[in-house]
Amino acid sequence: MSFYEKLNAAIARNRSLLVVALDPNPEMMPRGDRADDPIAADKLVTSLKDWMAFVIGATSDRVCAYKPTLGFYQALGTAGLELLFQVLEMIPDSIPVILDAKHGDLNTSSVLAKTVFEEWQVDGITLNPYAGQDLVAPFLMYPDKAVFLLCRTSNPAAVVLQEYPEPESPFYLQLVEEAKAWGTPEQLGFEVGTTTADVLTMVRSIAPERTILTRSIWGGGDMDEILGEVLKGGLNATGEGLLIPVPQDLLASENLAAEVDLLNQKIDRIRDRVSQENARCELWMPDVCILEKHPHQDLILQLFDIGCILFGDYVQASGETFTHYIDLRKIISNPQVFDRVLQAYGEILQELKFDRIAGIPYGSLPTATGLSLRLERPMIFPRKEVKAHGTRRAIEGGFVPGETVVVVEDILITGNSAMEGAAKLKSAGLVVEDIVVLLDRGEEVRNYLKDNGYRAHSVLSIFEVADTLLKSGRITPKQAEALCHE
Ligand SMILES: O=C(O)c1cc(=O)[nH]c(=O)n1[C@@H]1O[C@H](COP(=O)(O)O)[C@@H](O)[C@H]1O
Repeated sequence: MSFYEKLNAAIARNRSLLVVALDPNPEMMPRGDRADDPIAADKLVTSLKDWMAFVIGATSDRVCAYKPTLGFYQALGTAGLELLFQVLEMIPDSIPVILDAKHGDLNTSSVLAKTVFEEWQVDGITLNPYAGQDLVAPFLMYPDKAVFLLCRTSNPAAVVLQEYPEPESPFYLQLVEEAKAWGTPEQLGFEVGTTTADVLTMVRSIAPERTILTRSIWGGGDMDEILGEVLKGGLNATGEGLLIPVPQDLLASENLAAEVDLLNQKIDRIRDRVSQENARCELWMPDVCILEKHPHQDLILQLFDIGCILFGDYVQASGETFTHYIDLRKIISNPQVFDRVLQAYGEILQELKFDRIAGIPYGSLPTATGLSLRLERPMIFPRKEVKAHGTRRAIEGGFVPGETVVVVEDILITGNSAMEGAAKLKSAGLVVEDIVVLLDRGEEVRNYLKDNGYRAHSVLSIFEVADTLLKSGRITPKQAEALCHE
């Protein structure tokens, strides 16, 4: 079972987004076991082990992941490493373990990946990505494991580096933007330490599909308020993708199980509320990305990440079988991407002269509706089939013959679907000259439309898509070839 599957299974089974840091930190031990107690001092490692056993026993049905911090075990010397193995043994197989190593040494990445994933059998690891993709790649060679990249920390001195060159376009967001191309959302997430939820909102806005491992959120203040802000800023569009630390001081509490239950209930309640609110307003939220330098490149990666570009054997509208399929209908289920797609169409439509927007059913009806509302222009659509009852209209919506209509379609492969729709409009006396799509198969299909009296406009060509996906490591050269030349 992959990290991602195991994590999601644990989240669902235990109804929890909570992660427990299994840190044998003598300073945080329950009072009676403290290292400064002269009786306990020489039995420190045993006491720490008992404490970790107690924490696991009290929480394994209540949390979705454990996160032992390697540094605390290393600090205890040889006995510490042995303690780590004992702690790993104690954790039930059904709960994923993220080793908090913050590993940052390029030269030892391959050997460490082998040791922690193959020998220690942990499911994920935190990495310090300052050395770039080369450091992370050896860990991503294990498709069932995950990495969390240190993105931001909450200590005040970090600001000069992490928010460089300016807080409005900080380096830590540049890191997210860059690292999204290194691995899939199932394999690569971000660790974000913050006491202000704005940071989570910004990371989430440019990484809608990634798992965010939060920390340092319990800076003080009302727990409900903190959770409200953190969940609002950090949850993804489906109300998931966020891991929350159990406050460290709770781990020394005798009532740990009850405290964690209470925290889960609070999160559950707030999560439900926030998910409903987010679902309501996200549709209208512009997807503002401060670091957006190549808008189409970013959009292409998002389209891939939400599963619009599929590989396998697929029969096309033309009857041919290709080894890929472009399923742009998924866009409507991701309001953030949908909003961005509408924006891109809108930029093209603003340059054109037309009276009405027509969508080609079914795939392009949501797009035409969104554009109609966004640009405040009336919409119509040609029916796929005319009903044998009711008005028996071939075209739905109001129009006057002689008006100019811009046709909106999702994709031009041969171009026939778009032209068939346009022909229906023309046969009702409307003028159709422009056809606007999100994606086309390049100059050939655009020229075909031109030969038939239409101007084709597209946001993206399949060649740009293939090139970007290939460069970002999302697809293989063979898959890029299939996209471009099938
Ligand atoms: O069926 C297809 O050919 C097809 C392949 C593909 O990868 N993606 C895709 O969306 N389609 C469908 O093909 C239509 C456009 O194909 P053409 O009529 O050949 O331009 C779209 O409206 C889809 O219904």
